[in-house]
Amino acid sequence: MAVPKASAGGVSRPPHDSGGKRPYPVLSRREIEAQIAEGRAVFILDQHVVKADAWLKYHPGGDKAIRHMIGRDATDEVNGLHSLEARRMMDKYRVGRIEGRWKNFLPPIQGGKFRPRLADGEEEQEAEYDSRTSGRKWADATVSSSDAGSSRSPSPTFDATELRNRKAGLARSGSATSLSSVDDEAAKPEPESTDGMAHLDALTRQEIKLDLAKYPTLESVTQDAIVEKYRLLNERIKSEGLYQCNYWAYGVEASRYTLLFALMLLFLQWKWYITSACFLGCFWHQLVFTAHDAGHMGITHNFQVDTVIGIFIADFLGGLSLGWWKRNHNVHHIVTNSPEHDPDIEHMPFLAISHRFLGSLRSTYYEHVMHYDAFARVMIRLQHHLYYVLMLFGRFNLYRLSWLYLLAGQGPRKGIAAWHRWLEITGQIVFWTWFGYGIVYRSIDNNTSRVLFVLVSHFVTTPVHVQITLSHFAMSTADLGVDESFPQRMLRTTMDVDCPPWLDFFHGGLQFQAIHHLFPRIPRHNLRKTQRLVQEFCDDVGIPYALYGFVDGNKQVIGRLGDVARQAAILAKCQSVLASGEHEHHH
Ligand code: HEM
Repeated sequence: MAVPKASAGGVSRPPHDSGGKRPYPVLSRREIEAQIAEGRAVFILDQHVVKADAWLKYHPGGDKAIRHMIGRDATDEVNGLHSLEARRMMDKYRVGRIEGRWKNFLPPIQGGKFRPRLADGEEEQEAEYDSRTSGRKWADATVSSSDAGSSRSPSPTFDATELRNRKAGLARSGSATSLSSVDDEAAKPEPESTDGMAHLDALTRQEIKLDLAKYPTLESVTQDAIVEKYRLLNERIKSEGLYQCNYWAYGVEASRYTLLFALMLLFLQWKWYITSACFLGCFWHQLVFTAHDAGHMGITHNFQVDTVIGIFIADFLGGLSLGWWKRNHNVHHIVTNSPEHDPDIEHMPFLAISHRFLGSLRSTYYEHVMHYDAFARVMIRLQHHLYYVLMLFGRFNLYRLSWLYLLAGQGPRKGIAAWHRWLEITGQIVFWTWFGYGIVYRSIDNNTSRVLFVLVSHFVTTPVHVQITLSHFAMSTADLGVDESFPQRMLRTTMDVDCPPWLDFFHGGLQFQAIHHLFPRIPRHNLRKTQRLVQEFCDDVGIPYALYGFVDGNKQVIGRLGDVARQAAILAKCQSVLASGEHEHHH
């Protein structure tokens, strides 16, 4: 593959030295900021400045994964998600280094504003920009529209909805230091308070305050100590051999899958259609876990080999697109539980796990506003009753998303992952031939049984959709800003499920989701052994490790959905009171 070279963009070209013989030039914070203002994809990795512009369209992890790291120290995210070869590849894109501790910027995709390079003779206006790192000034963009015009935010001109989103971002981006100013700001009369949005903002502030009280402080000393211990923990995990895959465990998995598939065929032969459908559903339920492992390079740790294994399982056997899942899941791992950015929690108009969705947020993943419209108003108020019913149809929704992804060619169009699309399309044809034509059409002799077979086989996979949502739905969706370390954010937004070892096959690794988020490439069958080490780490750094039984976890999720449903009812009441007030006023 021809690997594109890093370009120096608009700055003086630093001596390019991928062999590490000559040191890279030290780039100032101001210089890096100016490069980002010029649209460069610059992030920090191991004290080096990496400029990924030329690589964006080749990136197997998609461009959004990188965009969420622009202006930030991405060392832990990058190390967690890449093979050694990929990390070596990144050396080619180094353009400089930094000295001292890097204070993160808020990336442009998340609304961060960056000052462009100064023209000759022009003077810096520090006061205007001094605290942008916490995203504080991003929120201020809502106050000064002239500022917005010059911003490098995703959309320089914004409408009323976006204006509100950004207001909510004021609280969203609040760090320990900016929280008091957030309160001051909220005390001022705001135009949007007339539509109930002030109520939502107050909830956001409350959520942030609760998290700040429960988790270690965001001061750099504390967060740096957490990061240091997290990296030591990773070394320990490596030295204990926990990154090495236990292939025997996959032998057991493969025998289970074969048995389930054989039983499905046997009962189909005997015309026990419903029983046959149940076995097919169990087969699919179990397969998802190995597709997930492969999607994370958690089997052989080789990107191509694991991806092909994943495509065989997901597309050929399951009819789902691994590429779609990866695109979605990669972003989810980087911005976990962020209402605006994490596609895994963006299920409007059916489900909202944060009151913030009631403010019609704009999704940076889907690049559209998730309207809280009339239909959503009905659905969200009922969501805690409808949750399991909706989960029954989870797999049908995944077909839709998979086809959209493959037909629209949303995956990498260039580079090492470009050919996967064609393999996936072949996989879809093979799947619909064996399942659609071979089983449903040819092997079943009447239409009622056909419909029942399809419905039952798909409904039986419901537990996996519940299991996926269980890991995050009940956890915090508050954004504590860019000062929070990667490990703390993962542990604050993800929970694990407590279960006996003999039930591990049923949970398929999703019961160790928090551990998996900390170390995504650890093979699934080593996660239980890693749990003990992670618990020690959590005790040491004072981060609560969320662990619930399966039933309790479900109760937590239903509780959260119920809370948001209640907030939706309160909001509706606020709005109707205001509307009737306005009506009387007119009379
Ligand atoms: C110049 C910078 C970068 C290069 C050269 C690069 C390269 C690669 C390569 C070769 C892979 C394939 C898997 C592997 O071999 O590990 C990959 C996957 C991935 N990268 Fe990057 N990457 C870069 C920056 C980033 C950044 C900043 C992030 C954000 C944290 C990121 C997130 C991901 C993710 C999530 C995957 C998983 C993709 C998958 O398995 O589907 N990458 N990257």
